Amino acid sequence: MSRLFICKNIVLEHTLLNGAVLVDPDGKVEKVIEADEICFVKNTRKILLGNDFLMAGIVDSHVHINEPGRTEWEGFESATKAAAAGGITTICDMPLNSIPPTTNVENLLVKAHAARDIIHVDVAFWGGVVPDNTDAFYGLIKAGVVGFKCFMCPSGVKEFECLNESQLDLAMKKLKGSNAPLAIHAELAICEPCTGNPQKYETFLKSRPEEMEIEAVKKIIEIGLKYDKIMLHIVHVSSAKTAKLIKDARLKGLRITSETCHHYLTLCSQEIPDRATQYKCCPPIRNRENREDLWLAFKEKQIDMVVSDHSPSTPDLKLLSPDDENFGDYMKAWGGIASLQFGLSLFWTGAKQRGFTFFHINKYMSRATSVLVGLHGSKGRIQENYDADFVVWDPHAICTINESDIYHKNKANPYMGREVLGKVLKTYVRGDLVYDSESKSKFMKSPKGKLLLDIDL
Ligand SMILES: NC(=O)NC(NC(N)=O)C(=O)[O-]
Ligand SMILES: [Zn+2]
Ligand SMILES: [Zn+2]
Repeated sequence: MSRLFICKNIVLEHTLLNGAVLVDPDGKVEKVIEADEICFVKNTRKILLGNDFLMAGIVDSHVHINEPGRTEWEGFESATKAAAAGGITTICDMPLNSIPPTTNVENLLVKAHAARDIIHVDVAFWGGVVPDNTDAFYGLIKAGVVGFKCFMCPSGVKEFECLNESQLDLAMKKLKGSNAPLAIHAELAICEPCTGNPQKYETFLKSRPEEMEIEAVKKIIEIGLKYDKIMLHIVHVSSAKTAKLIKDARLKGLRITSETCHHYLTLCSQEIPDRATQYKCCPPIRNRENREDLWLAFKEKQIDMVVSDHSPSTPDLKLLSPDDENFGDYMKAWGGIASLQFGLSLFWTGAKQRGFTFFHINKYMSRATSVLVGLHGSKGRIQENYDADFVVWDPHAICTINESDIYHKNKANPYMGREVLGKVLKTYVRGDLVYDSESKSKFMKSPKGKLLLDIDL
């Protein structure tokens, strides 16, 4: 049966519409209509959303789900529940921290089988580039990965090795013209390991200066300019200086995009306490001035999108327990921040106070990310023939992030107790309700998410 989502605040690309979205029985948007046309629409199930805001579901293109192999770190069920509770209707799983990593089709199939019946939102997959797996690229592309991820420095897990300059060059040579983007963790280990008290954030920050990111991006640009039609993407840009470099490279004709993350836009080094390793990520969160420059970089079109880089681990690896001999050691703790469920509120809280609008949320968190991962023909906007993936939210509600509402498998995060703007009320995937903040069970018994792959399982 068709469904009619009636709402006074439908967030379209540039307008806020008082009207309705007609969704066909297959879960595609059939038509977006004005309020005065609603009376002519017959034989539909009406969903009345009143003054709530209806927006395209968020597409988070950078999520570490870690299943199989490290499912205790997160997993498909908990990650997709957290996503649904955060208004995220598509997540793109990174190729690492799972065992096996997604470095060939066989490993992708293992992951797909693990995910198949337990996902509450749609899941797409990045392939991984490690030394000597270029022969796997063609099969992975055919199987439907959204692109490839590689590291220029140690990834944090031994089974996902980083690339040296010639291996990076070879990966670009192999991927040019494939229409598969190469997403790169851009940090070059050019500095001496830092001495100092490892329980102080400054010690960790000094050990990974922005020069590591800047020099890596310069190297990427230098190699990339050799290959026509290579599509490059710099993940989790932490420095505003890097963002400018990337924009300048684009002006030279290189197809290169960039993302930053909620933690770089929300947090700053001056506010990070000693021994608070829930704040540790690589590259590190930098100072307040850089944070404000990152926000300005969006206005300068130097950063294209914002993602979570949700990268949790178990509490013991984050060295969060005072009983641990390495308690609060920033140099030894796992690098990765958990924020998947809070992204919409984190971004909106910072964006609203800096003059950004609802349209920027849709632009940076859904449309730009859907273009990066090649889903811009079906996801990321409310438009005819697109999947009816929606988030219904109240952008005026003030909420406090607390443990009881968190669906991540591991609750540690740098946002606990933080007051944020915006509350997700309902999330829909292809017109089907997948999360309801007001229902007792919150999630549907039969998960509605789909694997976005081109393989028959
Ligand atoms: N293995 C990881 O999950 N690494 C991630 N860790 C971070 N960002 O601290 C990343 O994206 O590099
Ligand atoms: Zn990374
Ligand atoms: Zn990551």
